[in-house]
Amino acid sequence: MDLAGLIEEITADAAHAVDRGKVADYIPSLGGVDPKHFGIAIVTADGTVHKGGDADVSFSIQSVSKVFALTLALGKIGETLWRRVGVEPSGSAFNSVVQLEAEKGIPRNPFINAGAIVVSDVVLGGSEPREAIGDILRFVRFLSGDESVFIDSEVASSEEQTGFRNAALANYMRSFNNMEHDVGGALRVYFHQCAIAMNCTQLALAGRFLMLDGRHPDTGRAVVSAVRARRIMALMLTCGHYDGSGEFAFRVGIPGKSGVGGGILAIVPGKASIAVWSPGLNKRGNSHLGSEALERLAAATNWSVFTP
Ligand SMILES: NC(=O)CC[C@H](N)C(=O)O
Repeated sequence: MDLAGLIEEITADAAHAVDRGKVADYIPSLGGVDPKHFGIAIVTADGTVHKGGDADVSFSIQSVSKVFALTLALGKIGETLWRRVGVEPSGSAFNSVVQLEAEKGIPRNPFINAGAIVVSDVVLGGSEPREAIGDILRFVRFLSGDESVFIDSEVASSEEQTGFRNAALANYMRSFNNMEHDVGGALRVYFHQCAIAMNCTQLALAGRFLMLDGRHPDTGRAVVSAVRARRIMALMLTCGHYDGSGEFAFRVGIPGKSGVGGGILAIVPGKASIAVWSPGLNKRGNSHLGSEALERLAAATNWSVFTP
């Protein structure tokens, strides 16, 4: 298969796309990102990296970070996490508050904001926010093998100043006793993990452990057990694109996690870890051109979790 040629075609077509979606501007410092960007990086199981477009331009990974934070939280408290967060698709917007009342402060899944804030509370544990933020950053650097991954503090403080809805979710869950530590501290952890800046190459490298059944490609040692890696990907497939998860599974057929910065991390088990980035979003807050690129890539390569 000519992956390089395919990437070239997809990148060239993305450059001419007229409908690019809308850049998220509810976090003020994301609003100024140029919608013309498009990047893609694919790491195959043999470790080869294929890149196209702006694959080496950093962007705010936002909710893609929820995959890494979930992995860390499961490492900390194991399966007991599922007493506090569900594993069902929400069918609602990523920042929705409605289900929390009827469902007694237990968020549907760890990839909507409410669920990710519970995960942040777990990662925070009894420590200082600064230490928990450092743990997440170190983990992502370890997974990507790249020490230059950083947290964009301007994005973090921009969201900290405007993230009233996330603060509401956190405080509402606190009222149901589903936040165990300082709410302000957990939110600080959440906003900083969302503000991690990476490029497509680094992000695709960071996803390798999922492609490899939980093993770190450099050491062969388990980052997580195979069962856990599979479960994380099951959640990506069913919940990774919020109320657009069904459509993404239908059109693309591989587990993916999106973020409002326009990034998507998608994993083809045993075959590839893929990162795409284009800042314009569709109605559900998922990268418009990024989703299209993955649909095209999956069709052309026959990559799908349903391929026998
Ligand atoms: N979907 C997203 O990427 C949302 C993350 C963003 N930091 C928020 O909480 O609103």
